[in-house]
Amino acid sequence: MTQNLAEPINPTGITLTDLAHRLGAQYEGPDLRVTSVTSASDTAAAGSLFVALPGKKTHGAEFASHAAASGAIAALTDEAGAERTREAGLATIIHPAPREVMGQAASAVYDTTPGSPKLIAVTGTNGKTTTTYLLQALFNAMGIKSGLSGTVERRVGAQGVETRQSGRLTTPEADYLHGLVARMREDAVEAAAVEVSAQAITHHRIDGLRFDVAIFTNLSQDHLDDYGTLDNYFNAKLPLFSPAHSARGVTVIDDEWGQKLAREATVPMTTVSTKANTAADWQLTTQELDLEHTALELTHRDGRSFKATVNQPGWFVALDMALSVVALTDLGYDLEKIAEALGTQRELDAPLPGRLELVNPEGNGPRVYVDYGHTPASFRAVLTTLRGFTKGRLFMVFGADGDRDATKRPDMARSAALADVVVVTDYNPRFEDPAAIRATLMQTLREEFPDVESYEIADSAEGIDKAVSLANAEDIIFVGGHGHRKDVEVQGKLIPYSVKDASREALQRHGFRVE
Ligand SMILES: CC(=O)N[C@H]1[C@@H](OP(=O)(O)OP(=O)(O)OC[C@H]2O[C@@H](n3ccc(=O)[nH]c3=O)[C@H](O)[C@@H]2O)O[C@H](CO)[C@@H](O)[C@@H]1O[C@H](C)C(=O)N[C@@H](C)C(=O)N[C@H](CCC(=O)O)C(=O)O
Ligand SMILES: Nc1ncnc2c1ncn2[C@@H]1O[C@H](COP(=O)(O)OP(=O)(O)OP(=O)(O)O)[C@@H](O)[C@H]1O
Repeated sequence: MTQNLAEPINPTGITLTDLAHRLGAQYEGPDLRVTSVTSASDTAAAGSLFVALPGKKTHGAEFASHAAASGAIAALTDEAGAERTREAGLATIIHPAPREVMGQAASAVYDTTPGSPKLIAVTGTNGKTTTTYLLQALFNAMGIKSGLSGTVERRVGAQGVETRQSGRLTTPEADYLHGLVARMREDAVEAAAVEVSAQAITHHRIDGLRFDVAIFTNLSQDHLDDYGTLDNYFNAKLPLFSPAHSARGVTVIDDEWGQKLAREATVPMTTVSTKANTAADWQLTTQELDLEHTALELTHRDGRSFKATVNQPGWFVALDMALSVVALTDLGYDLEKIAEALGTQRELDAPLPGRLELVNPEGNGPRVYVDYGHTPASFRAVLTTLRGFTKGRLFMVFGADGDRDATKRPDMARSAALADVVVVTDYNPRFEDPAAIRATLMQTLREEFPDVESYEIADSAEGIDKAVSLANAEDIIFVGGHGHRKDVEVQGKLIPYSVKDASREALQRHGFRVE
């Protein structure tokens, strides 16, 4: 049997009477002890509390008998779900807003307490995954057992945790997150980095956890389908920087969003700036050395300083690294000890799956990079970095998400036009017409950038093949969007597809050596 690493082996558990009392909820029934919590019926197990949530698509109570068959003994739900959960034989606690108290319930069952492990939240439009991996690499270098929760995976120390339904989310639901944190504590994890999306804050996924420090990387256009305006999107992130969720925060203050956060946060904030005349706590200078290395120097207003090199391309990686180091010092780790842990070369080797990943590092032919970033700002960041190191032509192959923020599409095309040759393909159409998505991208390119060589090729693998067919060894091809993903979503179905495999196959087809 696969061991579920996202739950403690010896959970404390709680009786239903105690739990109902803590939640201020109604309960009359047997005083059973629940030892796990889940809001997804397919992960219910013996002794589970099934939190049956009303959703957009369905009501979790529809799956109560499924949860009961898997061993769930109790339910937490609203009035609308109670009849179904009782019919399924589950002792039922009723609360008018079960999603709002799920974090509290999970915290009670798993006995999650602040500080054990130390938790670092990372939020921002771009850079969450990068920053959490940099933090993990720093902890590894320092010999500290760490944990990680993010878009790509969840880890407890060196072990990868099996993901489940909510594993497709950047930030899992509160039931899962509390189980994971409790398991980390049981496995003596000292500190963990957790990606926190705006949706996670809005939908109570981080409730009941208190972060020791929260990092804000940046804010740019994304998720306007959920939030309408950038102001609303910012306001969705702001509560992370309040005592309910975090003890303190770290932010860059180079732009108006970081400055606004530093002003409006209600916890102490440590500030970082790359601008010499900005009154920040830490000044950062970065230098893009080559496509394998980026150097940074951080200087505190009290004179302390830190120098390092990261084995990744891009000023933004240096920025994410700076935020990570500052967060560690705010957690109480000594700056000199962090530097010493990087050895005499002061170099951090941080593997970033699907983030500016070179698909054929040992082979020949054009360099092909894949990157999960799917925003105008992330495209711009990557292309400006790659441009500096491109001897020949710079290619971009990309598409835009279906059923997600349609307003960012023209700006994605504008960013893509920083390349010399652009190939527009399908990406992740979900339930949208992919041809219409491509049409919007092509229209921007044709109308605003008539001099940029552009192609429309529906199939992503064929689009990559086209770029490889036109490129030579001096050129760089950037495939934006898919990154680490191994599937695309079309009409509700997940179709296996990897841009890394597609790129390697295209290189091979065109006679290049692939190792
Ligand atoms: C708006 C939002 O956050 N929606 C999430 C929410 O959906 P929902 O409330 O409508 O739930 P539903 O699908 O109707 O199901 C209701 C309940 O029945 C349960 N159920 C359902 C089916 C079943 O067989 N058994 C079962 O128990 C579900 O687990 C759920 O508790 O609960 C679902 C279960 O956890 C999530 O999958 C779903 O995320 C949707 C798919 C989503 O796409 N969310 C995006 C917008 C999101 O949250 N993205 C962020 C940011 C990513 C980024 O930075 O780019 C993220 O953190 O991932
Ligand atoms: N600090 C930054 N500023 C701007 N762009 C960045 C920054 N850090 C990373 N990026 C760019 O954004 C891309 C996506 O980064 P990353 O996957 O870390 O973001 P994310 O916030 O985790 O996004 P998602 O939640 O969608 O996975 C990177 O590969 C890089 O191109």
